[in-house]
Amino acid sequence: MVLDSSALIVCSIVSAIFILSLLKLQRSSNASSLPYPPGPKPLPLLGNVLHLNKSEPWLSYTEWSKKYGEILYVRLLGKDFIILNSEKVARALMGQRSTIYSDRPYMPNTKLCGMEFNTVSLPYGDEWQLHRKLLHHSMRAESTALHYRTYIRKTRHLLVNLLDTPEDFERHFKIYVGSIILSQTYGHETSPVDDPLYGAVEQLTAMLSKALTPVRAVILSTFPIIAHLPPWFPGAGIKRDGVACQKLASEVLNVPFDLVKKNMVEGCAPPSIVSECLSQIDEKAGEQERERLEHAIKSTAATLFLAGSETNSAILHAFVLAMVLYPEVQAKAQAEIDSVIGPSRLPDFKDQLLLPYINAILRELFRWNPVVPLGMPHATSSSDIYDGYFIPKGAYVIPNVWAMSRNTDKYEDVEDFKPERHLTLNDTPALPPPTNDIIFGFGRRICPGRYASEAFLFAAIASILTLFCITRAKDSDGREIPVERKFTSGISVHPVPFPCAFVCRSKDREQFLRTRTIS
Ligand code: HEM
Repeated sequence: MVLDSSALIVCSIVSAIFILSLLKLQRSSNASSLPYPPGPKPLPLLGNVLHLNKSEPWLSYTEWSKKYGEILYVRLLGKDFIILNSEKVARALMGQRSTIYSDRPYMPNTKLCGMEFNTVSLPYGDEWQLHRKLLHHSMRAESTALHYRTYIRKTRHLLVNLLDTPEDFERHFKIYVGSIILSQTYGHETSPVDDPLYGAVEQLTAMLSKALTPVRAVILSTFPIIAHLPPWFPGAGIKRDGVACQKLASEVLNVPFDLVKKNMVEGCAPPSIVSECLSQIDEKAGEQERERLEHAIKSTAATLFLAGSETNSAILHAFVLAMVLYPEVQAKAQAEIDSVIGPSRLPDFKDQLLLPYINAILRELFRWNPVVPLGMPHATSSSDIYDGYFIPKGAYVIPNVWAMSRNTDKYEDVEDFKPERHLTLNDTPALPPPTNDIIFGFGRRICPGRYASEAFLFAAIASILTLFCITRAKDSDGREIPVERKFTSGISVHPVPFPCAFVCRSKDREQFLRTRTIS
């Protein structure tokens, strides 16, 4: 009986909201009478939802760009979406007009999941600016260079793990990236294997990739009642996931931060981003100001792990796939390494400039299968006019990085993995530097983790190719197991698991690793 009456109330409210949203369906006000950018004709109420490839929307946008051009207007469940299909337009709007294009769309699922603290979702304003100031200080190129020794040390652990249990390579990549970020952010040095903090972060990241999608944001904006349903209510999956995330989010936000504070009081805190930022708070700061700064430090720190772990381990996973599928690229890379490193040591950052082909492999990994194919959505904080088109205030602005990486005017044979395309004729790197790559986003919201990623991805790729040949795995009859280029879908994408073998190339290098570099 209780269930029946609550179901009735919910149904009535949902219907009322549905009708209200129907009435609100006309496009956002456009006093300029200029046209919106072109795009497929939206259906009443649903907009273009039915036209869209739901699991890989970047494919639909790329297909539509062939008909409608570099900038598209799409309507999804009453929301305005502006899709930017070329790097030129993305840089012109998100870069050159960044005062208008640096907001984030309001996504009610962020709050539902207890994630309002995180830098990525903050609206363009004072709090976000404070986060960026802290991030700039700790993640800029010069600060990243101070962590090179840590990156090399962690890379050597990665190599040992790959020698010992090569079949777990995906797990080893996650641990490699996770342990670097935890060490840099909190000075947390325990092995992430079975570490409760690492476990909580990993679980939260996995849950958020399902719970924080723009599609869920649109559903929740259209039917806000879902956030007020009891978690047990049939069909309240979004609410249930939100409640589960909240608990973990609070743990990830508070536990490691409180530990650093405690260690600082006891005088035993290892150097870290958090301890450095905390020690720089002015002693004369009032209680309220101190609280505000501490909250910002705690929030940016928790964001670093959540924002940086999936993307980087997915790139290393894609690297292994590319090496299996393109043995000739691997052979060329190893010839370069052998000529620079010699027979019995492992690479270091001092070798980086001498290894242009390895750097080009990293660049091609960014392009070949962009790990965040639609970047992160920006939002307009006021309306704008571009190229004669009206861009409404509050629109989602989506950089279609996938389409940019498939630009046939810039790249030949776009589906092939060809590092050479990023080198000039004399094998010097083609400009601009990888940290300016479109996969790191645009304008004021550009990824602050780009210098760290570029450095520790280079260290991992160069070291793996120095010690191992990555080949197809064999079945029990000795036949090679075929491998396909297949990726998952989601906000960030990674290869669908595949088997492969890591064959040690040099006993001398293995000995160097086991005896001289791991302590
Ligand atoms: C190859 C690896 C990475 C990729 C592809 C990547 C990609 C991105 C993208 C596309 C954005 C959104 C940019 C925009 O809005 O235009 C972003 C934002 C962000 N990334 Fe990364 N990222 C990577 C690694 C990292 C790492 C290692 C960290 C930190 C340790 C990090 C921290 C952040 C943060 C804090 C933001 C939010 C910036 C803001 O909203 O102002 N990322 N990243």
